[in-house]
Amino acid sequence: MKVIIVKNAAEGGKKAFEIFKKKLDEGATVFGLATGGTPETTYQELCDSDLDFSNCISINLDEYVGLPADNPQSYHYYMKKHLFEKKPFAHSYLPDGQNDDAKVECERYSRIIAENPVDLQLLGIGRNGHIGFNEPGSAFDGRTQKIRLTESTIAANARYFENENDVPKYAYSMGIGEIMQAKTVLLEAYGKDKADAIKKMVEGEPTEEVPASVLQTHDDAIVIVDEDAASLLR
Ligand SMILES: N[C@@H]1[C@@H](O)[C@H](O)[C@@H](COP(=O)(O)O)O[C@@H]1O
Repeated sequence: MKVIIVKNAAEGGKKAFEIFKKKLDEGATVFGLATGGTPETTYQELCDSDLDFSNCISINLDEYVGLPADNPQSYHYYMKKHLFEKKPFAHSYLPDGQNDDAKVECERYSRIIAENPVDLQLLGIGRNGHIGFNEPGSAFDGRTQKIRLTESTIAANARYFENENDVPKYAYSMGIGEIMQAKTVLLEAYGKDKADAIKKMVEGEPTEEVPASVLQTHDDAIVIVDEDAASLLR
C-alpha cells in the first residue's frame, strides 16, 4: 500500500487526477467511481481537464435503495452533477436503487462488474472504515449486496438530507471481493474525522471489522490522505 500525504483536498484532487491521466494514457477503459464529499476535488480536476472518457465505461460503487435517479440525494444525481454532465462515458453503470428485487439487482450488478474488469477503482472511506457501503463485518470476498447501513453511516450522511430520518436505511453496494479485483485501487481521505479509520486501515491487522484494511493485501493500492487524515499514523 502506497501512502501519499498531501496538504489538503485540493492538492489531493490534483494527485488523483495525475493517476487517472496516467491510467488513461496506458489504455485503461473501465473506471470504478465513488461518491461522497471526498472525490469532489478529483472530479473537479477531471471536469476542468481535456481528458476524454467517451470511449470508457464507468461503474459506480453503490446507490441508496429506494431513491430514484432524479432524487438530488441519489448517487445517480451526484454523478451527473459532479462528472457525467461534463465528462460523459460511453456507458455508466450504477446499481438501480428502485429495483426492489434485491437478488435480481445484485446479480445483475455483479455480472456487469465481472464482464467489465475495472482498471482503476476510486474509493473514499467511512469513519468506521467502510468502503463502498460495505460496513464493518462485511466479508472480504463479498459480492454486490443489499446492505443495512449502520447508525454511524446514517448520521454521517445525514448532512446531505433535510433530516436524519430521510436517509435511506439500505443501499446496494459492490462487494469487497469485487472491489479487490480492480487492477489499481485509489483511496482518498481528508479531514480529522477519517484519521482513526486511516490508522486502522494502514497500520492495523487486516480484519473484516475494518473493511478498508483489506487493501493491505492488494497488489496496487494507492492512498491519498491530507495531513489531518494522516495525523494518527506512526
Ligand atoms: N457510500 C459512501 C462511501 O463510498 C464514501 O466513501 C463514504 C465517505 O463519504 P465522504 O467522502 O462524504 O466522507 O460515504 C458513503 O457512505
